Amino acid sequence: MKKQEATVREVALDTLLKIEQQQAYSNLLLNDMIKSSKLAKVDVPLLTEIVYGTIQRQASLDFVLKHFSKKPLDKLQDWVLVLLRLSVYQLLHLDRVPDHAILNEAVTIANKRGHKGISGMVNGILRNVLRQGAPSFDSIKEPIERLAVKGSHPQWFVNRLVDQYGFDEAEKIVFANLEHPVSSIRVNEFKSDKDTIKEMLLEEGVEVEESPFMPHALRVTRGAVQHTDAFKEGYVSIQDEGSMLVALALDPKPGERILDACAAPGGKSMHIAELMQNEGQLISGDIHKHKVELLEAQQKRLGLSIIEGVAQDARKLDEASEPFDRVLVDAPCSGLGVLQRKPDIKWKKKESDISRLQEIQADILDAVWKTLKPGGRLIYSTCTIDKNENDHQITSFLSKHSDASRDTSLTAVLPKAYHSAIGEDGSMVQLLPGQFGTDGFFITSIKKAETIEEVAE
Ligand SMILES: C[S@@+](CC[C@H](N)C(=O)[O-])C[C@H]1O[C@@H](n2cnc3c(N)ncnc32)[C@H](O)[C@@H]1O
Repeated sequence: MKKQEATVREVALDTLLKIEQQQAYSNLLLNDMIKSSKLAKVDVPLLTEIVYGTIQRQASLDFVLKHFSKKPLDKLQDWVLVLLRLSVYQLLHLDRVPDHAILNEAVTIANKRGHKGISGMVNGILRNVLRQGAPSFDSIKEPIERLAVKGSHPQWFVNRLVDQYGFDEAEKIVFANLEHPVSSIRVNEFKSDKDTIKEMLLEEGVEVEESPFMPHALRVTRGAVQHTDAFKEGYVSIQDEGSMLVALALDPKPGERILDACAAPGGKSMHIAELMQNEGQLISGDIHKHKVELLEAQQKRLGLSIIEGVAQDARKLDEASEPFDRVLVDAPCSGLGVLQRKPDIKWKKKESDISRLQEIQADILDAVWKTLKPGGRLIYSTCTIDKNENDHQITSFLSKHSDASRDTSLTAVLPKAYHSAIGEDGSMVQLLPGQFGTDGFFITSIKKAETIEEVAE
């Protein structure tokens, strides 16, 4: 038992180091490490908790470590700093592991990888954290800086949140981002009904409950869906409930011709095709060819056939010979709404990335607009909460296109539970982390004028 736990922490240490050094995505790297380390299945939840928790709380853990370390943190070797972070994370935020086990194993790892001096220092710092507890964040006098450190977010991002949402809302968002994400699945109603699918999952050891908000979703309370036959045979897909709202906002109908301009890996395309009852035509484009290939595997798994994956740059689209009834732009964005699920994003993204992405989003919107038929609807969505990529992007788009106007019908197509998140004019939704158990998502609907007279109005 003890040996296994030591292994978990060593794998956690190596995973965290690789994420930092290779700038790799935490979810992909963690999966690789689980496979290559041959950890026992029972250890995977603890490994996942330590890796994600340590990344999530990095700034507040460093605040604690700075208080107790005689050396400045940037003078420590990378592996020593990461070992200290993951150990302090466990001491302060995990109840299920005894303190002495955390301390002993940190010292054992330090001994194995370093020398007596290092293990002595690790021992000393961790013992002091245990004895004295974390120092108070109140020593940071400036409120935004205190929020950034206590809530463990980069200062530039907290500054933006406070500017855009005010201090109180920013505080709620920051602390909501530290919560564990809800694990939701979308039932494939094209294939079966929810109750039957629930039974199928239960028989395979996966426990689920109804989502309080999203009629098409179930929430997983126990078990791993991706290993079940129900998943492999296409009865369910793993998808955030905020992401499910996007296809509902598009409101696709069987028989229509639809463009999903930024489609890979394909969660929303699959949902759209299910809602179309696999009748009509769905062109799912993405700039990356290797990502487009992922769409075909998903389509096959779900028993769908109307999706045509196309490798194309949406910025280069021109008037279509056969224009689309509806277009979805699920734009490349900063991802600052999905920090519960992917905490490494907050440390990897830079503020300058936002303006670069804004330009790409604007170019995509301008180009796809030409492919939409008069009277058609465009849905623009992102998984960020930054207003420059969302509301401001749309205001700028509308100012450039006289035949574009806000489509105010979202209340008619979205489930009632979300109506409080729809803006006053009924054309925009901003979901914030912590409100509905979803990622942070932005969705807006834009209508193309039917006639020249309508444009002039
Ligand atoms: C937010 S993701 C889309 C997620 C997808 N809609 C889903 O539900 O699975 C944005 C996608 O846009 C793609 N992308 C980025 N720039 C693009 C461009 N200029 N044209 C088309 N796709 C682009 C990225 O490769 C990425 O797959």
